[in-house]
Amino acid sequence: MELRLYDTLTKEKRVFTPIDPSNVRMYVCGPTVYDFAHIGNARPVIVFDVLFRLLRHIYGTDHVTYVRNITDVDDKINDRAGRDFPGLPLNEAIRKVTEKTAAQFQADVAALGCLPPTHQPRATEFVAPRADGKADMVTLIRQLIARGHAYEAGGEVLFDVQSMPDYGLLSGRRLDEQKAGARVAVDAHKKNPADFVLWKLSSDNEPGWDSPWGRGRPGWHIECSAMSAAYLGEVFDIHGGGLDLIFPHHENEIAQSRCAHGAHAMANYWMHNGFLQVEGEKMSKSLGNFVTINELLTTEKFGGRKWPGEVLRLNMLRTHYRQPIDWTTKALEESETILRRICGRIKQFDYVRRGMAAKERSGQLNLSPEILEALVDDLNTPLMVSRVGELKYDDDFDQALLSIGIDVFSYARWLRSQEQQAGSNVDELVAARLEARKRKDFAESDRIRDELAAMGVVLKDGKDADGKPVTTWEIAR
Ligand SMILES: Nc1ncnc2c1ncn2[C@@H]1O[C@H](COP(=O)(O)OP(=O)(O)OP(=O)(O)O)[C@@H](O)[C@H]1O
Ligand SMILES: [Zn+2]
Repeated sequence: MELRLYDTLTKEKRVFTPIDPSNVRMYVCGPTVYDFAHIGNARPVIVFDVLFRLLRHIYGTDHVTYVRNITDVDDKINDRAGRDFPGLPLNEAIRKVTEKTAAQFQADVAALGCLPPTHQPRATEFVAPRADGKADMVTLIRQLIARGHAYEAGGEVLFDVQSMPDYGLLSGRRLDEQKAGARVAVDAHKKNPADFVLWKLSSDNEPGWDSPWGRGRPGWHIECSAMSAAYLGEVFDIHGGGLDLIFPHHENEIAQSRCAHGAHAMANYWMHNGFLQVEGEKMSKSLGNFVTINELLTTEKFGGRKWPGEVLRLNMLRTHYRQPIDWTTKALEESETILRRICGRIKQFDYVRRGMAAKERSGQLNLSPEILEALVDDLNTPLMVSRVGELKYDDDFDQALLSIGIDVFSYARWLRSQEQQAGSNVDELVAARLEARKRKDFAESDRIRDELAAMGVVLKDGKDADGKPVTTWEIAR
């Protein structure tokens, strides 16, 4: 079965052919660590985790290299450090902010079922030339100047967009059109208003590194060009991120990497996820319409209750990654109902098989063709999830959900802990009611049914294959 991916650069779904099937290489832009991540920020992390899992399934677990960076140098970080730790020297304050935020990010995305990427480089470690010879920002900028693609002016090093004839291909914003629009403020020292910063000088109270152009710090775009080259080489397979990164961030990454390396491409497939929205608007820090991953998991801020990671993840994947998602309580409740239904089936597993399934889960997944077929079609997770409901065997849906990073057993444990917290064990009550019915003690069986109904549990009586009475249950919504 062929994997097909939508490529923003060529604007078509194309068959994925890796440069080297024994080492498939993917880079995704990671967080700027100055604040808690909101659930919108989680979307690219989850989407590309699904792709990482699929690539590992197709090419083998050890044949995929996934790099997601951490941006720990940024003026937003400096501002936050000054505000949160006014008594500390700036560098120390910055370290506190970035370490705390990065650790929180890792914990949040792990709770959403995301695997750690193969490498998670921090930008600050790739500014100056490295002892191990891996790519770094200062060397890249020197190469750009040497090849005539960058110049020094006004205390900055700038990329010269006119030196690259096909600048603007990814976003479709060609230079001639931009000039006609002329909306970009013209800085007097720039040759062209679209020229962007590779390096800028730092004042004494700003973080800085020594460089041929004085003590300064890198622009945002050059970070990703350096870190991707450091781990994936000059040309690699897939580059991903949110839609908002197409311009200027990815456009400028392409310009820097191609021009510094003299290469025809930076990555062969460019993938972008759509926005997570609230009432039709992008969830973002600047608009203030956000809820953090941590708040969803641990507080009752959204919809008056906590949400387990599996429900958040399933909800994200019930919409195709390129479409917008409206983040609502109603959609979360629907996602939870789907998971509960599946767990209702798990409750009928015999425990020996469950143990076996757990063992198989550590190895290569055994995916049914209809599940794989949906996933390889540009990650059609909504279709895939609808097909999970039609699978026959418990192991099949366990494996299917695991392929998109949802562990039903972990969710079942969460459900159970919720039930226990509520001081009840629904299963035991259901079994006691069945016993009462067998004894024809209908007063008792009705009493138990009412007790369960008061807890929001709806019972469904039926017969199993041998004609014996069985009762399944779900939480009413
Ligand atoms: N609402 C959203 N929906 C989907 N992806 C998003 C959303 N907001 C941010 N992202 C993605 O999250 C990643 C991190 O982005 P970035 O660090 O720029 O976020 P941010 O600065 O918190 O954004 P904002 O200020 O808009 O909230 C990027 O890949 C970006 O595309
Ligand atoms: Zn980037």
